Amino acid sequence: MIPIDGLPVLTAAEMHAAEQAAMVGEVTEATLMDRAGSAIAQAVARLAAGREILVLCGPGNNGGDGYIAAAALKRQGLAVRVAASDAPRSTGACRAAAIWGGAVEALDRAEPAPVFVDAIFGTGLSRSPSDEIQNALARLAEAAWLRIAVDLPTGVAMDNGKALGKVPRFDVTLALGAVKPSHLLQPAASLMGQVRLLDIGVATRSHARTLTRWHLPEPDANSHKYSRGMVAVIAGSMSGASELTALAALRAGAGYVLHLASAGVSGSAAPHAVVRRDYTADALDEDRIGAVVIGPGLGRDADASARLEAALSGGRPLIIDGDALRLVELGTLAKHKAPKILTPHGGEFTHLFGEVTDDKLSATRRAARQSGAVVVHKGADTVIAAPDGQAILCPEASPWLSTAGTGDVLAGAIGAMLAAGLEPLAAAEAGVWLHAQAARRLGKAFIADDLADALSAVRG
Ligand SMILES: NC(=O)C1=CN([C@@H]2O[C@H](COP(=O)(O)OP(=O)(O)OC[C@H]3O[C@@H](n4cnc5c(N)ncnc54)[C@H](OP(=O)(O)O)[C@@H]3O)[C@@H](O)[C@H]2O)[C@@H](O)CC1
Ligand SMILES: [K+]
Repeated sequence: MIPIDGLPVLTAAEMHAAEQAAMVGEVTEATLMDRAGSAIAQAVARLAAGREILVLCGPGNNGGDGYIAAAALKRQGLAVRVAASDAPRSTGACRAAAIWGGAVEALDRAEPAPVFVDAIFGTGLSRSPSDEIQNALARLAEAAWLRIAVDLPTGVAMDNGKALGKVPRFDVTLALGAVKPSHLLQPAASLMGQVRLLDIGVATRSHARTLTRWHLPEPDANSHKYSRGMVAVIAGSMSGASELTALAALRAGAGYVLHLASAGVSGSAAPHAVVRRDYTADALDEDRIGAVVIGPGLGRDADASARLEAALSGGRPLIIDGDALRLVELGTLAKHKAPKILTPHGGEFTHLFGEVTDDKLSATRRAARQSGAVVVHKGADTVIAAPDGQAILCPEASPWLSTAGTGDVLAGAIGAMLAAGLEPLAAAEAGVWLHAQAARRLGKAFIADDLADALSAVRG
C-alpha cells in the first residue's frame, strides 16, 4: 500500500494504454488480475486484523479482482465470504470466479461482515448502478466496521470525480496500477477515505501527478533580503486582504515584502517587517521585484483597473488573484510575456473561462493553455495546470480552509516562492503545499491570520 504523494495520475485512456503496454510476452490480463488480487488480499488481511471479510463481486474484471483476492484470503485461513451482484461475464471474471470456487451469496440477501470489500464496479462503470446494488451497498457498508473499495468505490466515475448515484463512504480505497483523476477530484474523493496505490507492474507515465513536497528555496551564507525574493503586493480599497497577502509572503520566506496602497490607506499596522509605501505609477520600476501579487482587496473601480494594467505592462512575474481575476481579460493576459500565475476559485474560474462542462482536470489544462499562465484552480480539489499540459491534483487539505482570507494567504505564499526563483508551476505547487500543511497543523476553526503565521512553522 503505497502513499500517493507525487505519483502519476492516469485518465481512462492513459490507463488503458498503460495496461496494453504492460501485456507483453508472458504477461496477460490474467497475470495482471492475479497480481491485483494478491495485492488486494495482502492489504485487506493487514487491515482486517482477523475480522470476518465479505467481498462483493461484480460481473467484470473489478469483480475478477475480488474473486482472486477472496481465494487468497481463504488460503491464508481467514474467514471470508463472497456475494455477487451478477454472474461473472468477462473472461477474467469467469476464470477468477472458478479459482474462488466457493459459495457465492446473492447481494441483496448477503449478511453483513465487519470488513466489507467492494469489487462490484471499477473503471468499467458505464452508468448509474441499479437501486438494488446501491441499497445493498448502503446496507452492508452501514453495518461494517471497515469499508474497503477496490480501485474505485462502486458508483464513482473514473475521470471526472462524479458519483453516479448513492455511494457509501469508504475508509480505504486501493487504487490498482495507478492513481486516477477521481481519486483526487470532488465529490468522489471525499467518499474514498485513505487512497493507497497497489503496484501491479504497470508502468505509468502521465503529464498529471499528485501534489508533493517541493524543495523549498533555502537561504545560504551569501543570501540577502533581495536574493531571498522581493514581493510587491499591490493593494486597493480593502487593505486588510492585501495585508494578509504581504504577511503570508514574509512568513513563507520572502526576504522583502512591499505593500503598495493609495496614500492614506496603508497604515502602520503590524507586522512592521512589511515595508509600506504609497502606490505610484512608477512603483513597479524597482528591478529587484521578483514577483508582483495583485488582486486581494484590490476592488473593481477605475483605480483597480489602472493598477492591473500597470502590473500587466510592467513585465514582472505576476500572480493574479481575487478582484483582479474579475477585471482581467483573456486577450490582455496572453500579451503579458513574463511568468504569470492565476489563482481562481470556482466562481472566478467560471467568470474567466466559462462553466466546467467536462471535468476539472481537463478544464484547468485548457484554461492554462488559453491564458498562457499557470492556473491554480482552487477548491477542496485544487488542480494546478501549466500551459504545456503538466498538471498537479491536490488532495483536500482541510475543510476549515473555507473561511475569509485564506485565498489571500495562498497568493502571498505563492508570491514568495515565485520571487525566490522557482519556475511558475513549481512556485504554485510549493505555495499550495505550504498552505495545506499550515492548515493541517492548525486543526479546526483557525482564522486566516493564524494560517499566515503558521507558514513559518511549516517551513521549519
Ligand atoms: N484491464 C486490466 O488490465 C486490469 C484491470 N483490472 C481491474 O479491472 C477493472 C476494470 O474492469 P472492467 O473493464 O471489466 O470494468 P468493471 O469495472 O469490472 O465493470 C464492467 C462490467 O460491469 C458492467 N457495468 C458497468 N456499469 C454498470 C452498471 N451501472 N450496472 C450494471 N452493470 C454495469 C459492464 O457491463 P456493460 O456496461 O457492458 O453492460 C461490465 O460487465 C479495474 O477497475 C480493475 O479492478 C485489474 O484486474 C488489473 C488489470
Ligand atoms: K469497486
